[in-house]
Amino acid sequence: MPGLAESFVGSIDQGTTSTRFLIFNRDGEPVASHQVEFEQIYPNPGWHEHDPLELVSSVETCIEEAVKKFEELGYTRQSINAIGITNQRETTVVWDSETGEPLHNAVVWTDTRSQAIVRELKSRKGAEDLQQVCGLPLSTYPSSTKLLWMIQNVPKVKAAFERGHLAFGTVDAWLVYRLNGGPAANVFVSDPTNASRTMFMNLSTLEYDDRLLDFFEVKGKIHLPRIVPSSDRKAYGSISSGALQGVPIMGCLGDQSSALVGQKGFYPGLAKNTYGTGCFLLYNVGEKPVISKHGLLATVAYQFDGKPVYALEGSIAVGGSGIRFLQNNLSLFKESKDVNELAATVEDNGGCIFVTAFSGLFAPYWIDDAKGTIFGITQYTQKGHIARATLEATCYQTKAILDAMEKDSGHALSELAVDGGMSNSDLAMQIQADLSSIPVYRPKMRETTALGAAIAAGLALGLWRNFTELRDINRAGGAVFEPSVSPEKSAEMFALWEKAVQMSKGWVKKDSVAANGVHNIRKPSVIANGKPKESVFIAQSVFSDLDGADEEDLLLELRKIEIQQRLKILRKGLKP
Ligand SMILES: Nc1ncnc2c1ncn2[C@@H]1O[C@H](COP(=O)(O)OP(=O)(O)O)[C@@H](O)[C@H]1O
Ligand SMILES: O=P(O)(O)OC[C@H](O)CO
Repeated sequence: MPGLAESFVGSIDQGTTSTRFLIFNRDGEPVASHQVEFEQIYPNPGWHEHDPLELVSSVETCIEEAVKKFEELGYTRQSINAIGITNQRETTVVWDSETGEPLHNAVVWTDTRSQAIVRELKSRKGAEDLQQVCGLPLSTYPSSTKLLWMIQNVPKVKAAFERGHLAFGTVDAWLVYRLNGGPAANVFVSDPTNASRTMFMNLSTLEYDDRLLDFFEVKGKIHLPRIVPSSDRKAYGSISSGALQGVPIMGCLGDQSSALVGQKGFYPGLAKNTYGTGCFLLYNVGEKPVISKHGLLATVAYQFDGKPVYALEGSIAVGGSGIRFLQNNLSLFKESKDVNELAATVEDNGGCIFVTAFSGLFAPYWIDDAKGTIFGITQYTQKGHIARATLEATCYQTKAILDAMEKDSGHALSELAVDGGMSNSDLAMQIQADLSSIPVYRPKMRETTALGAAIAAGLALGLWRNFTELRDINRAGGAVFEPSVSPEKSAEMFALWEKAVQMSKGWVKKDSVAANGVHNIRKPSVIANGKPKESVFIAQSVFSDLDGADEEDLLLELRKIEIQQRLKILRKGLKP
């Protein structure tokens, strides 16, 4: 190994919409990088999946390409001495513990298909005690309810569960397992920042808690990754093939914790807000977890030298994905950055408020059945107003989270440090400063999520020995956005937003796709004739056999059932 000063650390950043690999030097500067986007799969309204094998291959591609660029700059791959991993959290991967093959697409953190399961779990004894132990409220967001959905609805997953072969992991565990070579090496671990998003881990002990596993009825029935510190020389194994074969993985952090580390939020009272696909505000609360009374989550910020450090978290489901919605679904512009030009064509939101509740509303509201709703549309409304209202939506929710944090912690933030793709928007950051009435600080180098994982690995490697040595990293050249409207004006705007949130509730009580995966499409007329249960039951059993079939097949099957039912009724001499 070369002298530490010539050492580099690689960082895998596996996000919701793209994967990156960055190679950092000891000054925390990215020297080479590569990024690829991968497929977003939306099989039904409210559903969101990723192909687990594509997640792995996207990482491998990024490593190969970044190393190529690194060597073109005159460096050698041998100087990359450790790798850190950071990843989208909660996204749930299941695989066969013997073969290492995935049993279903990964169910992404934004996915709301487990709504009915959540409703049922909330009625169980002990439901109200869960948050005290694991820090999260019952919702469609954590991995636990996504896993239960798969066990109940995907025959292959159910079969593996019954045979005792079901391995469950968040994306970090899956990547570490596969990058180490899968079942042959069987490196099956996760770090506490990721494990704290499953609802299976006790926040205080950093171990799985039998009460939680019992509640979800999975105790002793699934293979769970061993929880190990976020920074560790041995536990995460090493890369088994490719350009960085043999390089040890020494750091692992869920992406939001990683951004907090990358922003060097090491001391209680420091916070950051990351505007990626979603938007997540983490506030360092020190060595004891704080259970929120105002709709925030308690989570692990990092565990570096044995002692964990905790954070209060405000999670917003839709951040940059709101912009992608305008881009991909409404074709309002070609690239995300164009939202700014469009929003700048108007002076204000023209009276429009867009509650971007595409996955219900997360913190601090936790309204599962809220749906995306635009209020205040008139003949005056232009595309620019909608673009502006989309940027504002994330900023309003951030303001609501800041208020909740102030109530939980007893003191207000004096400045908000930001990062993530959407923080590239000067307009969005100015709106944020205006709505929250505090300055917004944006560092020059915005790849703070990747930097955090590099720091976790670099601390284990010895590239940096302590936080003091990290002090000067990414300090110069940031931008500050100062509030430019009066607190009274922003309070007035915020009151309108809060009203819109209340009005977005309860649009439909049940999703159009039932909890068991059956389409609730036009009901066969027999239902109106008093036999709903039978026909629905038949539909369910047919569709569970058709797991993986496309929508057209399913519609065809439903029509067949309807015809069969009508014939049955006709034969009995009843009118259909
Ligand atoms: N210049 C920009 N202005 C506004 N939004 C942007 C800009 N650049 C990227 N984004 C948004 O940032 C998001 C991607 O951010 P990123 O941090 O890469 O997310 P993730 O890690 O979740 O994949 C996208 O949803 C995109 O719409
Ligand atoms: O992909 P991001 O950056 O929006 O982060 C996703 C979060 O980890 C979900 O909790």
